[in-house]
Amino acid sequence: MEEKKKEELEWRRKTWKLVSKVRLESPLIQCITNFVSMDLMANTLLSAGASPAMVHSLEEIHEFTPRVSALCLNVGTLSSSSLPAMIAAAKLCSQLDIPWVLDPVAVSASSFRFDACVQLVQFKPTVIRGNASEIISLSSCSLQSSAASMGVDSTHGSMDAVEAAKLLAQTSGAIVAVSGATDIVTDGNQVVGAHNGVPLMQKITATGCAVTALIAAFVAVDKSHALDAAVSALAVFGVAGELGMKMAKGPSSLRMHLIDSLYGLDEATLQSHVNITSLC
Ligand SMILES: Nc1ncnc2c1ncn2[C@@H]1O[C@H](COP(=O)(O)OP(=O)(O)O)[C@@H](O)[C@H]1O
Ligand SMILES: Cc1ncsc1CCOP(=O)(O)O
Ligand SMILES: [Mg+2]
Repeated sequence: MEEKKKEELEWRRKTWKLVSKVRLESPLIQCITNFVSMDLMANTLLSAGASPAMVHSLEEIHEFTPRVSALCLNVGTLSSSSLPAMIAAAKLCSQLDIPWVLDPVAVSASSFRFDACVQLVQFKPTVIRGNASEIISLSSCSLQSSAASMGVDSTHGSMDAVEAAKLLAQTSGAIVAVSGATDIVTDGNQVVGAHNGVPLMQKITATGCAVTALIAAFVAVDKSHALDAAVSALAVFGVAGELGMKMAKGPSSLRMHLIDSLYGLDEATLQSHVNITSLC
């Protein structure tokens, strides 16, 4: 069997195995996240079989965070009260070897947010997932980078961010995922592309946040293979978007059908849609 076909079959196997593991183990995923995406993140996790907990306050971190399977930090509506809780949670996960993922939403929007992301990266996230502009900004380590976008939406395509993602992975030690038409995932050396999803997903607010939460659930059940887990989560979320698109009339109904498709995903359907390739 030719190499490409073997790789394709291997990714199908890995991805379904992780979907099954999340459904079986129902990992507890703590999300300290933004007010916009809280609902979609929680429902994405629940539909995938995980157990979301949007536990935010600093006073609860020392008791709750040690009990979670993974942590998801998202700076979308960062504030002087949420940041200390994020730092405390990230520090605990780093000390207790609990996987955690970072979503640097609109990292270039302000120096407060940029500095917060740089500080959080010091606590060794397992995965960093952002759109292309966010990853280019964070990788450049300077707020004045060319990627300073106007807000949460990317002004770059994912393929523009491959080198920036590799550099960020090398300097941070994290797996770095760049979402877009092709989702790019790298450990700083290997680069894998997940080619699933539909453009209309960009018109639903919080789909990026939601897929970062799904990455946390997949990493929770296979933390020693974080790159594969991140690729699989991105592919699964993209397949749910493709299936939902067949029934949707616009972004609002796609949001609904995407969640339903994620909940009802079966092995045969997933395997006939998953499209993952090595990029370099
Ligand atoms: N052009 C596209 N084609 C297919 N899927 C896309 C496209 N753009 C984004 N997506 C998907 O939509 C989701 C959100 O990605 P994105 O919009 O890049 O993140 P963010 O919302 O953080 O900016 C991801 O699952 C991504 O794979
Ligand atoms: C609009 C907005 N503003 C602050 S967070 C947020 C949601 C961003 O979600 P995503 O990064 O998934 O588009
Ligand atoms: Mg985002």
